[in-house]
Amino acid sequence: MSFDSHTKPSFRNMDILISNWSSVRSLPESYIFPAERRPGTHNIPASKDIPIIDLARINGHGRYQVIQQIIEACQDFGLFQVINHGVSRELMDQTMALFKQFFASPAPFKARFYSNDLNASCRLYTSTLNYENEEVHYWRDNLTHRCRPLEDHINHWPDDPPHYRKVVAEYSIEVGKFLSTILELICDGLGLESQYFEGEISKNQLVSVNHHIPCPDPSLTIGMQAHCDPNLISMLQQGDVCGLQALKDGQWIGVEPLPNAFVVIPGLQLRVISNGKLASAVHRVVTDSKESRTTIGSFLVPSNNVLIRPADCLIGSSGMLYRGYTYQEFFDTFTSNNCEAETALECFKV
Ligand SMILES: O=C(O)CCC(=O)C(=O)O
Ligand SMILES: [Fe+2]
Repeated sequence: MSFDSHTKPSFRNMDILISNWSSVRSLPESYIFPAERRPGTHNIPASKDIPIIDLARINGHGRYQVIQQIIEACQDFGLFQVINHGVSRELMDQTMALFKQFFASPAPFKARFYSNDLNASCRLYTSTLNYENEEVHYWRDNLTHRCRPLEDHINHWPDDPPHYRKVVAEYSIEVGKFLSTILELICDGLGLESQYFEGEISKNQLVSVNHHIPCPDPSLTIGMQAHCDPNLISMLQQGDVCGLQALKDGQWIGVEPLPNAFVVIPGLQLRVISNGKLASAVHRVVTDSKESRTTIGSFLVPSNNVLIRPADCLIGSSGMLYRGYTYQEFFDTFTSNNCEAETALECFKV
C-alpha cells in the first residue's frame, strides 16, 4: 500500500463517496465481498453482557471499584461503555448534527476536504486510504480531524455552518479530557507511576467520523472490516443505529447504541504497555438496510518518536511479551501490512 500519492479527485470523481449517492437500489459489484469475507449473521442482537461503567462514582469511595470494573472489562471484553462521562448531551447532539449535516452537504463543498494525506488537518475519504488499489470497497465514508495543537489544524476544518469549528473544537477538548480520565484510572489500576500516559505518549488526538448510508444488502458487504485499533485508546459516540460488533470468545456480539454512553476501546499500544494484561477488542461495523449511521470516534495517538514498551512493573516472571519500538516503527509496519494492526503487532512479539 502506498500513501505517497495524495490524490485530489476532481469534483467529477466525488461520486466515489457513498454520501454523494442519492439512491442505491442494488449493491454495486465493487462492494460485494467474496463469501469468506462477508459478515455472516449480521443482525446480531445487542449483548447485555458488555460492562456499562458509571463514571459518576470516581470522586469518592466508588473510585476503587470503578477502576476494578475498567480493568476487568479490558481483560474480559477489550471494550466497555461509560455513562456519566462528563460530556454534556447537548454538546454530543450538536456535534453529531454538524457531522450529519457535513455528509449531507453538496459534493463540491465536500470535495474541498477530500484527501488521503495522513498528515492533513482534515481529510475526507471513502472505504480506506487505499481506495484506488483495493479489490472490494467498504461501505463507509470517513472525515478525520487532527485536533492537537488545535491552532495548527482548526483553520483547515470545515467552516460551514459558521459554528462548526467552535463546536467541534469544544467537543474534541471535552472528549480529550474524558479519555485522559480513563487513562488515569487505567494507570492506577495497573499500578503504573502516575502520569504514565501524559505527554508524548498521548500527544495526538483525532476525531474520526464514519458515515454509512443505508445499504441495499448488508449480508454482502461490510462497513469496516474486523480490526483492532492501532492507537493508544479509542472512544466512540455511536449515535442511535446498531452496527458495531465485537469479537468475544470467537463470537460476534452487538454493542448496543446507548444514547448517553461512550464506548471505550483500548488500542493495541495499551496491550503492549500492559504486557498483554489488557485486551483490545477485535471489532467491525456491519451496515443497515434502512438507516444511515454516523458515529464519532476519538483517538489518542502517541507521537512518532515515543518509545512504546511493556511497563517495567508489569513484566513479571514471564518476561516481556513485546519488544520496544517507536510508534513510527509500529505505524510503518501497520501501513505496510494493509492497515492490519494485529498483524503488524506480530512483528514486535518477543
Ligand atoms: O463506527 C463504529 O462503530 C466503529 C468505528 C471504528 O471502529 C474505528 O473508527 O476504528
Ligand atoms: Fe476501530
